Amino acid sequence: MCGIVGIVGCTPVNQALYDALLMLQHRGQDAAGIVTCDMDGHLHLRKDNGLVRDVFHEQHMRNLTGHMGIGHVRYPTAGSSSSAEAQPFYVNSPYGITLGHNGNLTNATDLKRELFLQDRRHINTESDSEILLNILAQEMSPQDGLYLTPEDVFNAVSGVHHRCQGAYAVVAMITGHGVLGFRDPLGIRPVIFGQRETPEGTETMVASESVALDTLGFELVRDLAPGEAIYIEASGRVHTRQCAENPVLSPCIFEYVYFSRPDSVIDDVFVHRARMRMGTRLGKKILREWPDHDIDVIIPIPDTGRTVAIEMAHEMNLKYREGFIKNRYIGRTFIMPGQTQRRRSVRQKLNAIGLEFKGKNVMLVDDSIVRGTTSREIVMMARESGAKKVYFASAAPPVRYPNVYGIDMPAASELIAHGRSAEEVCQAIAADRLIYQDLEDLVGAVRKGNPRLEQFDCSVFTGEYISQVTPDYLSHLEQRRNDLAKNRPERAYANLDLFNNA
Ligand SMILES: O=P(O)(O)OC[C@H]1O[C@H](OP(=O)(O)OP(=O)(O)O)[C@H](O)[C@@H]1O
Ligand SMILES: NC(=O)CC[C@H](N)C(=O)O
Ligand SMILES: [Mg+2]
Repeated sequence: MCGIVGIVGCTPVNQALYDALLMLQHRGQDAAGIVTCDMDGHLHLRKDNGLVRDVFHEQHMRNLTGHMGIGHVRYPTAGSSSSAEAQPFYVNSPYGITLGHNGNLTNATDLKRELFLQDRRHINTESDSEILLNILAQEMSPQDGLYLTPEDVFNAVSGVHHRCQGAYAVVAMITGHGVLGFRDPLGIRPVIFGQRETPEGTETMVASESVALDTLGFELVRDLAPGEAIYIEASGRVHTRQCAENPVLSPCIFEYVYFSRPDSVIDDVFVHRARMRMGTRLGKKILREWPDHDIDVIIPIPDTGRTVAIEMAHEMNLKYREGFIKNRYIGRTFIMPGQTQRRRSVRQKLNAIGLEFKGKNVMLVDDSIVRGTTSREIVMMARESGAKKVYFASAAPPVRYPNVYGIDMPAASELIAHGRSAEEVCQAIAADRLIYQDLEDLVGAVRKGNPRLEQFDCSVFTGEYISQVTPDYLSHLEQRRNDLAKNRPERAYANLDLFNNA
């Protein structure tokens, strides 16, 4: 997942963009970038691999001048982790457009060919986001005259909707003109916008999650609808328009399970409350299917598993104890790029408090089991700490199919539940019993927050993709992005970009 933000302000926006990216850090830890546009129509870019706090030093911040800009935190799902693929990307013509993308295009190969053969555009990296930017630029090209109207911008977004498939939540800046945000016609990835009043006037922010607005004093206006675009002119004037023909809101359910921060509200559902309901439903299921259980204590797997575990313990009338302490200086393990790094990191990140385990039957609770990296290690740690029985519960159903919409789960073979029954996964993680949430309950737990949500992208659980995804694409993805492929030395792409402040 990646995090995106765009601001049109009345005063310099560098600090606000930085602060917003810090609030979105949980969506991508590999690279970060900001581009701003100053009064003279000059762009200033700083991007690199690393966390927000490491990428931007004081001198970079000083160079990021201007009242409007966009920012990005990256978790790659296409191409490589090379710094040349850090975002925002830039294209010179027309106007000078920069772009940050959250999601993944499923027809990137065809689009790349089309861009070359038909549009005579060169793509220099393996990133699908560079393709998306060039499609947007191409769709913006035929406008007559120098003056760009909101209508022109929205027509270009409609053009993008016609050509691109997959997931794309986007912020883009059109040099000297304004900031654009849009969401794909299925609304798979979240985008919200909000405003704040300042003595100098009204400022507008577009971002992946509401948490970025809250902490910066912006009032949430609303989510973008699927297919909708928002265009904020440099003067601050805001325009919105539906640019898709048949939009159907189908948000990714994994945002609610794991990705988003609990203090965000996405498509009118409080993520925290959705996770609480997941815990209640999971608790009910265990009581239903295992009424004579012998669980002594519920222990969460920090961080994301906590909310679920608290409510589950409450529902089951059991003790809740923090048995694993998380090292606050280690980031999220699931979104790390390689398996070796992920495995090592679980042990560095979580340490058991022995007395919470000794002689007890413990129920460990997590939001999800994906590759099984966390659960395998954690079950082992619980046993090493003296637990009698180690049970495991997951707030999400078995993850069995690749994700093609912006979560880096490209290879079915790397998913611990792929081709395995729950019983077999239980053996693979060496637990004494494993309980998964039912999909119906997961969907119900989220939908309760907003009954107008008619469908979700649940493809990682069902293998049913909500947009057209060919078997060829799936096998291409698996070959290109499995862990082994990612370990091969990366091609060093040249950064054919704006001057990047070093
Ligand atoms: O089965 P796996 O492949 O290990 O993936 C699932 C685990 O990864 C995530 O935790 P992560 O450490 O990324 O972040 P968190 O601190 O937000 O829980 C998630 O919360 C699970 O604990
Ligand atoms: N996780 C994402 O949203 C990734 C965005 C884009 N596909 C990239 O790889 O950079
Ligand atoms: Mg976790």
